[in-house]
Amino acid sequence: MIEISGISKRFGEVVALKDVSFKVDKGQIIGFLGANGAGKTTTMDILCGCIGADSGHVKICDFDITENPIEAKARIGYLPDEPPIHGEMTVREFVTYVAKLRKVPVGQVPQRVDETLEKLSLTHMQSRLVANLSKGYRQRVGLAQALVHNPPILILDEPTEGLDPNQIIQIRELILSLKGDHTILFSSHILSEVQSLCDRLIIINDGEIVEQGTYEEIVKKFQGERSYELVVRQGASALCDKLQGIEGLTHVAVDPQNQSRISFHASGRDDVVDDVAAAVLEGKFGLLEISQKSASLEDVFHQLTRH
Ligand SMILES: Nc1ncnc2c1ncn2[C@@H]1O[C@H](COP(=O)(O)OP(=O)(O)OP(=O)(O)O)[C@@H](O)[C@H]1O
Repeated sequence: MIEISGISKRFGEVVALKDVSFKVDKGQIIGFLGANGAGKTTTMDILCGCIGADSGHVKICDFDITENPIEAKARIGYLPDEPPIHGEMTVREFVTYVAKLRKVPVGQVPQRVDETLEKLSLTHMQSRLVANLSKGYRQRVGLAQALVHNPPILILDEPTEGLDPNQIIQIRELILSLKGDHTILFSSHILSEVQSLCDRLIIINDGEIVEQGTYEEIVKKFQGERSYELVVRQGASALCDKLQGIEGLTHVAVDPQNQSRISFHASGRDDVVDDVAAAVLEGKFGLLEISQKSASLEDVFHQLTRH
């Protein structure tokens, strides 16, 4: 549905994107993750044909965005970070206006507008001036203008940014309800949001794609070196010295906050933890707990974007 290959973009001295490539398959929700200034908005603007790339290609449903812009753009609904809404119109007037701009056949406009307002729970607000709406409802109107021509692809730039917790939940539920009928690429820096909504994640840092895959694939990749915690009844520092000698263990240390807790990393062979357990039993340190800590998306994001 979406294919980006080798996209680069500079703004004067600033290199915003470097050789960005990715694909999005039909019906998926893709989370586009990156810190402030990573290049998310620039990528989305290029995808939607709002700005041109310096090099590379974008294909939307097999239409090249520069060679066939009308065909490609007709298949996209875009909610930019600042929704292009007209405050002096009522909700209905504005959505009708966008439907006409988006070339919905004239006879079908009222019905399409009704359906879109209904889908976004805006029907009861249709006579209100857009300027008088709360931020959450304005965001719904932004989504309505992206959806009214029923595009197969939705590009949403930080759709929950600036909303209160209830509004965030409502917008997330809305996005989930659109899945299946639409392929959705949305950007965010709220990791839990991306984790709960998305089929796949694409992580961008400093204008480069640094990771992509399912949440499980990405987190697993970063667990090459497993990290563990061990709690004993007594003698943690003596045990710590003993563990330093076991091959394959690194970062062995007593937790300064809890003198009975030891943390360590293990790499290589799977059974290295058996040696740890044997050392604890042999020295009668009193094993209370041993557990593997799983990497979270936060850990992965931090590792990929920390500089
Ligand atoms: N029109 C522009 N002129 C100059 N620099 C720009 C322009 N647009 C973007 N940039 C720069 O390009 C880089 C990428 O910006 P972009 O807005 O794509 O990041 P982003 O990931 O969307 O960030 P945020 O999460 O803060 O919105 C940044 O360094 C930004 O300052």
